[in-house]
Amino acid sequence: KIVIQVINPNTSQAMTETIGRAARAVAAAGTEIVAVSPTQGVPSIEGHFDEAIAAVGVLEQIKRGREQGVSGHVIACFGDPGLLAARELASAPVVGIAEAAMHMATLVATRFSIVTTLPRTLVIARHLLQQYGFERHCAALHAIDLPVLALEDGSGLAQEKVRARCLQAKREDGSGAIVLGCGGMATLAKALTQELGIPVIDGVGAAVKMIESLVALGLSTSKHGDLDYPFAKPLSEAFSHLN
Ligand SMILES: NC(=O)NC1=NC(=O)NC1=O
Repeated sequence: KIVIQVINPNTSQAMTETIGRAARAVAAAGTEIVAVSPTQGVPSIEGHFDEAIAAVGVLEQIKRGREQGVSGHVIACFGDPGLLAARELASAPVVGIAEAAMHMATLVATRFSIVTTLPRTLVIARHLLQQYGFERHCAALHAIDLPVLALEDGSGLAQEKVRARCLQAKREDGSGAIVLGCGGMATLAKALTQELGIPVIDGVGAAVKMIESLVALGLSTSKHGDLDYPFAKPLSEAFSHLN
């Protein structure tokens, strides 16, 4: 039995549920999805400041998951906040939804476009493209210019803007695939792929399948070198529970 901990790094329960649904929709029969989010932190992650705060909550959840013996962890925010720190702390595999979606896109298209939320988060996606080596695979990045939580306000406006942006990207970018740039967009990928006739990729599902693959291959986070466990040291009171 595989248990995958899917972490929504923001503290909005509605988005944790959306992310959990997207993960369960693709999980294999023998895979249990445990969707969690930090007890403290930011309600949405819309910049570098938010990411720094969210990363501590991600690490707390990683530690809890490791103690529970989960088979793998997904960081379900498009900035992949705390990814390498999480890999130091974890023994099981850790996959971020941005890297997962980008990897999958390169397997089905020579170039992909990204559709994300706020313009100010575009630089975070650009940094990830550089870090992961996918810059030359990404033809364009777009933002719907709505806050992250607009995806959970029930109006459908954000979802409509995502659809329109994907259609525009298909027409204008010369990309063969589109990556959805937010955990809160995860449940939109299947319908958009069918309606628009272009692979629209959700990173939550991609990450879940990558964890299943890593587990099946007996691959886990390497502890040889720079992803070894953190050095034990006296952490200040507020962080002592992370030891
Ligand atoms: N680019 C983004 O929208 N990042 C995100 N902020 C969140 O709170 N969740 C995301 O996926």
